[in-house]
Amino acid sequence: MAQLLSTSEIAAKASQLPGWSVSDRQLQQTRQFKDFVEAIAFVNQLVEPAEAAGHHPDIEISYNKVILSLTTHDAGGLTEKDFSLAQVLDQIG
Ligand SMILES: C[C@H](O)[C@H](O)[C@H]1CNC2=NC(N)=NC(=O)C2=N1
Repeated sequence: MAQLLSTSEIAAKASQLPGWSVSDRQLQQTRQFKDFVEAIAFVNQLVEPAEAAGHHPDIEISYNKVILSLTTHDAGGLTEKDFSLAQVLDQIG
């Protein structure tokens, strides 16, 4: 199982991911799109990298707004898997 990161490790890694915030043991990013169709098109683009990583974001969709949350459910907090996938997802859209 992936190792939980320390508070200092989280802060250091988060500083390298300006588009994400850390709250309540998860990484979070909000994206805004033109409309619902574009929001869903973006969500569909997440499938392949998430499946390839074997790691999946929690996704909240509200019309044209998509909130991505990353945490390692198996470990109960943030691990390297979350930061790695966040970097990959930043390449999308
Ligand atoms: C068996 C376990 O559910 C799988 O290894 C994966 C699936 N995707 C996952 N995604 C996230 N975010 N956390 C997990 O712990 C996780 N586990």
